Amino acid sequence: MATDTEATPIEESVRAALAKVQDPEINRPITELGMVKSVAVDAAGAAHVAVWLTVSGCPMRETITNRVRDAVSAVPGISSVEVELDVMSAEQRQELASTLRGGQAEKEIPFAKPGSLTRVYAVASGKGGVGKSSVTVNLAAALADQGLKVAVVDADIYGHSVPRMLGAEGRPTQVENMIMPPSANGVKVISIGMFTPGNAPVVWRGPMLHRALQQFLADVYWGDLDILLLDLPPGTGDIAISVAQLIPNAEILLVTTPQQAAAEVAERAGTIALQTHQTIVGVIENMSGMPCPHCGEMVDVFGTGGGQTVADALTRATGAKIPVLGNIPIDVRLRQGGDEGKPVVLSDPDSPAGSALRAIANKLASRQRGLSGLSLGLTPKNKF
Ligand SMILES: Nc1ncnc2c1ncn2[C@@H]1O[C@H](COP(=O)(O)OP(=O)(O)OP(=O)(O)O)[C@@H](O)[C@H]1O
Repeated sequence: MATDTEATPIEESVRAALAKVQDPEINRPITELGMVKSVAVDAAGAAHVAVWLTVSGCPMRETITNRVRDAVSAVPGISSVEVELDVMSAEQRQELASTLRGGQAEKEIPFAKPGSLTRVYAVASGKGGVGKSSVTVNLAAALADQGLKVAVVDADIYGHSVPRMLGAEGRPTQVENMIMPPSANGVKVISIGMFTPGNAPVVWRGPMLHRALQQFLADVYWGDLDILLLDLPPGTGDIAISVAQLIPNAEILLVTTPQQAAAEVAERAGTIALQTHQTIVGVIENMSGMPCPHCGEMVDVFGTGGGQTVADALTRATGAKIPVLGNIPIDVRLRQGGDEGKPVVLSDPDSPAGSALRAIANKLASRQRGLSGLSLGLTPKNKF
């Protein structure tokens, strides 16, 4: 088998072709990740390429094999391609993990570093069932659809529903102590549900939740992200405080329904940002009426004005203008999309809920990330 030093011109061409093959999970060329074990081409043009997989049960083995075969067979002069798979040693995996971390020390949360260009939005609600997870997933899918690099951390440890709603049913792969998140509809996602057997309930308490969140943020290989969305559990619990500690520059998106009772609870959830010095980006009102199936007129199932009430109250409390970013109507297609793992912003973008969610995503996408967005942890500041 030829090594780098004695590579023939055609073997060099094969290596050049392999430099364009991306690992499906890490999204970097396999040559950069030390995954090419050997390349040999015989006189008849038969290529033999050996590839190191990160783990033996790698769920991406077929995809990697196909990508390698396609890339190499396109090289002029190659008549056939044989791909052999091998598995990295613990040492190689450590080396890879360190390459991915860019030589950084372990346990660093990249989004918390000064100068991080990733916008982090923590999606919060006062109470459960107001559609916080549905909103998170749809905003993520709409932002990814615009070409942004987006990920979701399902920090709703008790009601983790994000992977199903996104259609990301795969399990994460582990490379040493780095976790590769599955992705679906262009969105990377990690959830506690991926680490618990079956549908087992999670009965963790505060400190364990904090550690789980820290791990999700530090040990998962996210790559470069434009936007990270965190789906928080409802209410003003430990996780909201953990988020503020772990990523001080995370900004809050508050989801509520038009119902006044829900609005009061949402307002309480919002005022926690005052204590943690986080920016509230705005309020999203969900379940804002439903078109009557007979006459098409809007029926205000949950009353009206809850979103505006919360926004006004938080504007008064913070002294900064907190806008209502959008009103999303009740829409069967949104619920169906969640059940089927196909967010409505993609499956039915022009539906009333789909277009309302896309409009909110557009507002988020057009926000500029500047130094003003970075928390100094001094005073509450709110701007949109
Ligand atoms: N605008 C909407 N139209 C129709 N159904 C909706 C809408 N928003 C949410 N739903 C449905 O309401 C239910 C609750 O939504 P979701 O799980 O997103 O709420 P949540 O606030 O994240 O709840 P929790 O925090 O308790 O997990 C889901 O079945 C979802 O499909």
